[in-house]
Formats: sequence, C-alpha cells, structure tokens
Amino acid sequence: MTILVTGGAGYIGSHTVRALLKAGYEVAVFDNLSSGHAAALPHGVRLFQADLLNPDAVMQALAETQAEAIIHFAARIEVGESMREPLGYYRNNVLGSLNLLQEIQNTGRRIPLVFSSTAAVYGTTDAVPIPEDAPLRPESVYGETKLMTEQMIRAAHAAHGQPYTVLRYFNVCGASPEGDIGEAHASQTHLIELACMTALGKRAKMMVFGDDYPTPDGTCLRDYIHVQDLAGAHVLALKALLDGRHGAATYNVGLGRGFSVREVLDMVDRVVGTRLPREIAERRAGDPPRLVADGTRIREELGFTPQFPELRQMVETAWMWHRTHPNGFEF
Ligand SMILES: NC(=O)c1ccc[n+]([C@@H]2O[C@H](COP(=O)([O-])OP(=O)(O)OC[C@H]3O[C@@H](n4cnc5c(N)ncnc54)[C@H](O)[C@@H]3O)[C@@H](O)[C@H]2O)c1
Ligand SMILES: O=c1ccn([C@@H]2O[C@H](COP(=O)(O)OP(=O)(O)O[C@H]3O[C@H](CO)[C@@H](O)[C@H](O)[C@H]3O)[C@@H](O)[C@H]2O)c(=O)[nH]1
Repeated sequence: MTILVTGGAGYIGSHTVRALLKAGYEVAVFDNLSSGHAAALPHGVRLFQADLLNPDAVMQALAETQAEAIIHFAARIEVGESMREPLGYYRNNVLGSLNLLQEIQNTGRRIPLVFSSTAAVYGTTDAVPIPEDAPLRPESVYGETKLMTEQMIRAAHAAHGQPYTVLRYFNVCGASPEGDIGEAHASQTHLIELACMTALGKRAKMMVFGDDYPTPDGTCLRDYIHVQDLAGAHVLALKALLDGRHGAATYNVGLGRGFSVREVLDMVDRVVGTRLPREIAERRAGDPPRLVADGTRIREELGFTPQFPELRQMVETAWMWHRTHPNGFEF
C-alpha cells in the first residue's frame, strides 16, 4: 500500500516518511525541493521532484503510485515572509492544495487525505488551552492559507465524501533520536533551532522577543511537541482513515502545556552546558502571548501518546542534530 507524501523531503515530512516505513507502508514523495532535501529521504523512497502548481505532475504521481492515501505537508511556512509576499503564499499553499484536491477527485477514487494545518489558524485567543472548536481568526497570510485549505477540504468532503484528517500542529521541535535528520530551514526563525545556532557560535546572541507579556515570567508560552511524536500522530491519523474511522476529523497536536521562552532557553543552556548570551528585545509582531493546545480529542479518539514529552528530550535531540550537522544537509 503506497502513501504519497507531499513535502516529504521537508523537516516534518521526512520524519513522517520514516515513521510510515517503520509502520510497514510503502512511501512515495512529491516535493519540489524548494525547502526540502533529497538527502533527508531514506534510500529506495521514490521522489517525484515536481511542483503542486503543476497539475499534470500531480496527476502522474497519483497514477503511477496508485496511492491509497496522501499526507499533504507541502507548503511555504514562514509567517513573516507570508506578510511580505502574500500572493506567493496564496498561490503556493492554496492553489497547490486545490490542484491536489482536484487531481484526487479526477482519479474517481476516494483517496483519504491527512493535511498539515497549524495553531496559527486560531490567532490570538483567550482560550487556555485551545480546543478545536475555538474561533478561527488567523492573523497572518500563512495562517489564512492553512485555514482556506481546511475549508476546501471540508467542502470536498461535503460534496464528494473526500475522507480527511486535519492536524493542527503547535510548536514542532526536536530531531530524529538517531541524529541523522532534523530541522534545516534556510531562514531560521524557530526558537530552539536559533538557540542551537547560537551555541554553535553561528549567531552572537539570543534575542528574547518581549518580557512584558501577561504570563508568569513575562515571556511567551508555547506548546512544544517533538517531531517524532508528531510523525507518530500522522501514522495514527492515517490508520484511522484507512480503517474507515474518523473520516472527517480535525485534531490539535500538542501536549497541553506551555513553556516560556525563558524556560526553553534555560533548558538549552543546561543541555549545551553553557549560558548563551541573551538580550531582551521588542515584541515580535504577531506573537500571541500564549498558545497551548487542548489535546484531549487526539488522545481519546486516536490514542495519541507522546514518547518524547519532556522539554529536555526535545532540546537534546535538536542539539545532537545541529551539533553533528552544523550546515544542515550540506556537508
Ligand atoms: N515547522 C512547524 O513548526 C510547523 C508548525 C505548524 C504547521 N506546520 C506545517 O507542516 C508542514 C511541513 O512543515 P515543515 O516544517 O516540515 O516545512 P519544510 O519547509 O521543511 O517542508 C515543506 C516541504 O514542502 C515542499 N514544498 C513546498 N511547496 C511545494 C510545492 N508547491 N510543490 C511541491 N513541494 C513543495 C518543500 O520543498 C519542503 O520539502 C507545512 O505544511 C507547515 O505549514 C509546520
Ligand atoms: O529568536 C527568537 C525566536 C523566537 N522567540 C520567541 O519564541 C516563541 C516561539 O517562536 P517560534 O519558535 O518562532 O515559533 P512560533 O512563532 O510560536 O510559531 C511556530 O508554532 C506555531 C504554532 O504554535 C506554528 O503555527 C508556526 O508555523 C511555527 O513556526 C515566540 O514567543 C517567539 O517570540 C524569541 O523570543 N526569540
């Protein structure tokens, strides 16, 4: 049984490809390598190096693999960039997803779809923790493209019975415990990745974006989830879809507790064994004070149980990856 993974050469996609292989699925990847890395894929995994904006290429990949299900990660993912280049984000993320949905429909087969959404669809919310039915008010173009894609998927479900699971991830971090794949984004914006770069001497210091938030230590709280656990959540969602259970489901994927920026940086200090220089800076535009998932639904319906729930495990695996691959996949 072949699972087609769009964006499978990216950070979360490549960890999920491994989890799928381990669970006994065959995997093919569809990725234009705009931010992914062929080197992140295990040997033997077929790579369609192509763009979702090319419907013929999507059609061909579906025909050649006869995919039984699709996991759709491919997207541009940077909030700040999405505000500067909105049309590029709508084109890539919304049009790319539309092409995928259209080509699925054109096969005449019901191909279940797991879609990567994000906590960014909620925007600033007073809900703590955030349940899936909280109001959806994205504050960035990136978040809007994810919400629009969710809406297209739900409409395809309503009209043609398209089976789907939407997973809304919170803050993804960490790396493969084997130490050979991890986050390698060209423009780094994520807190733990940046802290590791600082520990490697590639950056002078860490900036803490705001210490006057209404949180216990004044810095923002986020719900961090290990990428390996997130990959496992995709396998659970896929199994449920293929078994015909939960064919129209939306889940938060987070652990339900928040760590502050200070707590994360303190943990990085402990793991790398040195105190990283840090400076309090202005708040970063668009950062909500607190984003914590209500993860009850995925726990109860899919039996999701994290294997790497400790912040220390997340930081240790990230540090092992960055320390051994200071230039990511470019050796
Ligand atoms: N990293 C996070 O913290 C986070 C949080 C919430 C949601 N997400 C979502 O998870 C998914 C994966 O994120 P990631 O961190 O692995 O990002 P990534 O950039 O590492 O992976 C995205 C992959 O998609 C590919 N891609 C992009 N546009 C494409 C197109 N038009 N055609 C074919 N391939 C294309 C890229 O080459 C890359 O391999 C994204 O949809 C993202 O929005 C990520
Ligand atoms: O150098 C830095 C980098 C980040 N932060 C702070 O650290 C927290 C986490 O930031 P970051 O790692 O950039 O993640 P988020 O901005 O929370 O966004 C991530 O998590 C969201 C879900 O919660 C997803 O929607 C996004 O796609 C994903 O990038 C935020 O409060 C930032 O202000 C700093 O203080 N200094």
